Amino acid sequence: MTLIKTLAQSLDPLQGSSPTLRAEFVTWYQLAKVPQIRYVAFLTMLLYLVYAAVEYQAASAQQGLRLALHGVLVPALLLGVGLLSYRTSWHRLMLGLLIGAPIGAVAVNLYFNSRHGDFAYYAPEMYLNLMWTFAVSGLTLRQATLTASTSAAVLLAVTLVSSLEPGLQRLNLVWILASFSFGLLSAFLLEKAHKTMFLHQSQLALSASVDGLTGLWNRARIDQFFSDEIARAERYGTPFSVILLDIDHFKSVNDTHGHTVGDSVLQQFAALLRDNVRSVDKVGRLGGEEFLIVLPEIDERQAQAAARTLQQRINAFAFDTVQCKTASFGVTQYRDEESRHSMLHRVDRALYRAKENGRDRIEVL
Ligand SMILES: Nc1nc2c(ncn2[C@@H]2O[C@H](COP(=O)(O)OP(=O)(O)OP(=O)(O)O)[C@@H](O)[C@H]2O)c(=O)[nH]1
Repeated sequence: MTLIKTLAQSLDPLQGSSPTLRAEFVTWYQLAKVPQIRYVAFLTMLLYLVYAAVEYQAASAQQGLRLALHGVLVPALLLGVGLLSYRTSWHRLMLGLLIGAPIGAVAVNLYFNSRHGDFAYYAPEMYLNLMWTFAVSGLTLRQATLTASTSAAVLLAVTLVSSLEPGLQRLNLVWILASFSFGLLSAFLLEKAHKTMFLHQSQLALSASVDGLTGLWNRARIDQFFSDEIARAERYGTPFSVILLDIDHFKSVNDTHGHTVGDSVLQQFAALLRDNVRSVDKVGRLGGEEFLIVLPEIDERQAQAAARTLQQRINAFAFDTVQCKTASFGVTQYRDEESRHSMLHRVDRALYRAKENGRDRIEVL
């Protein structure tokens, strides 16, 4: 079972990750691919114009049609793909074109060349098409596999039923197999590398946002949540509140039992907070034994009730070694157009008042 899991993970680094992370990867990957799609489309367009010019001098049959295709239609399609990449709302259309165009190119190539003696001259364009689709087009592995498999199936079907001489037919099959398998391998390795990179990047982003001792959000991240909530309240006029709390006489825990016990009390305290708030509430450690909770869409009366629930849970909890611990709470609600600094200052005063008035109590300001 572990072997299968390891194998699956070595094939897909995101195997076993949460659906949210996988969905985030899909969005991130599609967006990261847009510049590649744009510049590859423009470069391929230029190469097709060169190709059309060379072909115009070299080829004899159906010159007008070939020129219209390679010198006008294909470059125009590629220009379209490149231009559509500039607007997010056009990306679906861009992908649709990019997925369909290579199949169309193979079909047209076969239409012109499969019944003629010059098949061998024009077949390389189709092998290159398969490699291009997989390795450089900017399509994801899944999209490229869909496109290249369809192209390869059309190519195989037509060349198998066509009247190519046996040697040319076998050579064609080998080149289809080679270009498809090398293309598939390169697209697979590229996507795997991107998944690994994405995973490392999200792990780094997470560790830069989390407090190492308690696993709660760190100061920088909780400040960010706080600012986001202010922006939301300003935009939609919804209320929100914050609770600032501090463990009472925490210094005595360290002084009496040492830092290790102090750390363990902080961890248990953090877990108590995390387990007794709503899933939308954000709990952060500001430093030492001070914690800030951001409570979206809640006024100060509801926030006070939330603080009371936390107070009851803390008072009823038996901490390792020290058994009982209490905390003091400051609660406040956002007021129109105030800054984070002024709200934080007010809730800090509320907490100070709770300490001044004897601790193990809640003050609202
Ligand atoms: N074990 C441990 N102690 C910490 C940590 N961070 C800060 N402290 C300690 O927390 C204590 C905070 O003490 P004070 O600020 O005097 O507050 P207090 O003793 O809780 O008193 P009041 O807040 O007034 O009730 C200090 O002894 C710090 O050394 C930590 O990460 N781990």
